[in-house]
Amino acid sequence: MFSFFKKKPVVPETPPAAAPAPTPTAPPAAVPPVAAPPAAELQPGSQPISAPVPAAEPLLAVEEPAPRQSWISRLKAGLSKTSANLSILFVGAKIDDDLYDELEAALLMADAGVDATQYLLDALKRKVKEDKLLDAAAVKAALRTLMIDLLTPLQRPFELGRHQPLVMMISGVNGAGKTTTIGKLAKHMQSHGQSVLLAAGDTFRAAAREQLMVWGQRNNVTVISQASGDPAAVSFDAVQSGKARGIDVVMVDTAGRLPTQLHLMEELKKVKRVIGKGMEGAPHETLLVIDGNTGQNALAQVKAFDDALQLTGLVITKLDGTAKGGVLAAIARVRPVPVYFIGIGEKIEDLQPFVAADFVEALLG
Ligand SMILES: Nc1nc2c(ncn2[C@@H]2O[C@H](COP(=O)(O)OP(=O)(O)OP(=O)(O)O)[C@@H](O)[C@H]2O)c(=O)[nH]1
Repeated sequence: MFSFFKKKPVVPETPPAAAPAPTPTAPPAAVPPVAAPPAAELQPGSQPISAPVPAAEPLLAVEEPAPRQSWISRLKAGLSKTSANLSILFVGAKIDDDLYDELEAALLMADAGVDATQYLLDALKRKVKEDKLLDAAAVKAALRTLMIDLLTPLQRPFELGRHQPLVMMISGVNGAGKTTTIGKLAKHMQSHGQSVLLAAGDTFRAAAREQLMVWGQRNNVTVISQASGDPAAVSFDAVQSGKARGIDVVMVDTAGRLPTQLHLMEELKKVKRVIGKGMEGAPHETLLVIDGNTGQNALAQVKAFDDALQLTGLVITKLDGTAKGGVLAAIARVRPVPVYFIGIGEKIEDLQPFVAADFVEALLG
């Protein structure tokens, strides 16, 4: 069921003739780095220059088919705490102030935040009055419609083939799931016929770089990496290399950071600027990966990273844990950055495009 929206292939902005495509047996011609030590490129089957291949944990578990029903039922399982709290309210309930009070508490508990909770309550009360709704099932149905209307503007298909390469920069706080998400996206994109190149821009945590390199090696994805140094330079190299080889998608991983670490947020801005020097208009997608368990703090992260980077999209991971899911309503109200994908686990099929109606179905039960 995983699908990307594909544009007609575009003419490469830089002809691939600038550097010949590498053969699987020989290391590729290095693209000269700018103001940085040369990048190490890991080709499938080759060894990284900077570090021995460790017995790193795989980024992803083995792929299995993901029929739509299976995905929805697992999403429901992930959000079952919230759906249990919300749906019980409507069982044999009278439509009165008590119901609205309980609904308010349940929405707040679900991380929807004050603004979205108030908005939904006001809209629901209006609807109940206008349509003269008398029974709880009809009120629940009205709430479902309001929530779908609220979340639908966040739903946006991820469009491939707009640029060659399509350059994506991926940011987020530590452990949000950036590297895992990149691995999943790379596999999905490959299955849609896209060639993918990764930039190991997390130069801070050596294990992250090695994990990405090992994963790239196993999955036929080129990884541009440096043993030490400037994440902006690695990203620049990756964009140059992607252009020269006629790659379809370049994904730039970045080190996790908190929005309060201002110098690290400045570094992120620099990475973005330098990517733009490597290719005009890039990055074409600036994504923030959010751990769905972080509750209302997720909203603070969206605001801070959006202020710094002008985000084009979000990926919400770990909606399979203790996540309550309501934070999407808060995002929709306060900072409506599109949610391209949501994640409910570590396997490749556990990352899927965000579909508002499915999400609300899981949330409301
Ligand atoms: N349950 C669950 N675990 C996930 C999901 N996505 C990622 N993880 C796990 O979260 C942990 C952190 O993921 P990473 O991809 O390493 O996170 P990161 O943001 O790259 O981390 P840093 O590089 O340290 O900032 C790993 O154990 C992943 O397997 C998800 O959707 N559900």
